[in-house]
Amino acid sequence: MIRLAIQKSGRLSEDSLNLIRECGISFINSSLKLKTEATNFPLEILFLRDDDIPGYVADGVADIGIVGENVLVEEGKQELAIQKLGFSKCRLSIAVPKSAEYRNIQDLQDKNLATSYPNLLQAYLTQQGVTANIHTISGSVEIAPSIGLADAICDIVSSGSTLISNGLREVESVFRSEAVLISNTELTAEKTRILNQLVFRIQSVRKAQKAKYILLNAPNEAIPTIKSLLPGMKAPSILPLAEEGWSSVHSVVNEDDFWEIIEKLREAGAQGILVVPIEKMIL
Ligand SMILES: Nc1ncnc2c1ncn2[C@@H]1O[C@H](COP(=O)(O)OP(=O)(O)OP(=O)(O)O)[C@@H](O)[C@H]1O
Ligand SMILES: O=P(O)(O)OC[C@H]1O[C@H](OP(=O)(O)OP(=O)(O)O)[C@H](O)[C@@H]1O
Ligand SMILES: [Mg+2]
Repeated sequence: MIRLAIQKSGRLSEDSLNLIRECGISFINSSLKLKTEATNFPLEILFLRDDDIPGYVADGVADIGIVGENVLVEEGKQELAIQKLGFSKCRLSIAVPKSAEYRNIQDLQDKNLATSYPNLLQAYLTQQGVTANIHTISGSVEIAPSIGLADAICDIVSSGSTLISNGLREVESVFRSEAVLISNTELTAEKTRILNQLVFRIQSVRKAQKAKYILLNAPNEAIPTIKSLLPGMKAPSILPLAEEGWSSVHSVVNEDDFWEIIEKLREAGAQGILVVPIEKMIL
């Protein structure tokens, strides 16, 4: 049995649980229970505060965990990371009151900055050659300038709406983060085997999330052009349609290239294009 630590309640929780479920792992989840066992995979799940997860995994209290890279690097435990997970994407940014004059990072020299990430912020300031006073607070950082606690803040930004609601303006991006799977570095052979199984499933789910299954109809003379636009996993499937001179083409496209490819397909003569999600993808 392998022990996975995930955030009990917060920005990582729902996507972490969904990922485990998409890997075909079932468990009973009650908000009051801080520990649960999967029913069809050798996995135990611990529900913890996210800040505690890197430490628990480093000490072996948990074998693996899911945490934001911002917390992992802040705690100096980046060597535990084994796989990016693509959710909880955010950035750690410096923001100043929107009316404050700000030209460049030198304007922060000797200023007071409030943050929950003193190490990441200090590393950034040092790299930029700026000395400032860092005040570490554990939450509601965006309030600090308006109550006279700091001249600027350094905190997590995603949509930017929290900054706007608090009269702040983003001026420097310090660190980019997403959720990451971490692992203790001294797992037993048996636990390593279970972890590899889990990572294989996670990678299949992640590949499928980016990929779309595409079906379309096209006149036969357009097939060579369409084939070159849709390489597929190996090659597209081309099946004759019930109508003379027409074929149906099935393939896989990457979400990132999706719109560009669709336009080119239409130009080439494709019609009745259907795009459907893929649940799992094993290459
Ligand atoms: N607005 C956001 N959008 C996307 N990801 C975010 C956002 N805010 C935070 N995150 C990511 O999710 C992680 C957890 O954020 P959350 O705000 O839930 O933490 P927390 O308040 O410290 O929770 P805990 O109670 O577990 O200590 C952050 O470390 C960051 O990686
Ligand atoms: O740019 P935005 O989309 O507004 O997101 C940024 C906010 O999200 C996080 O807080 P969260 O809402 O998770 O609450 P918390 O402070 O209680 O952790 C983070 O600490 C910011 O305050
Ligand atoms: Mg926390």
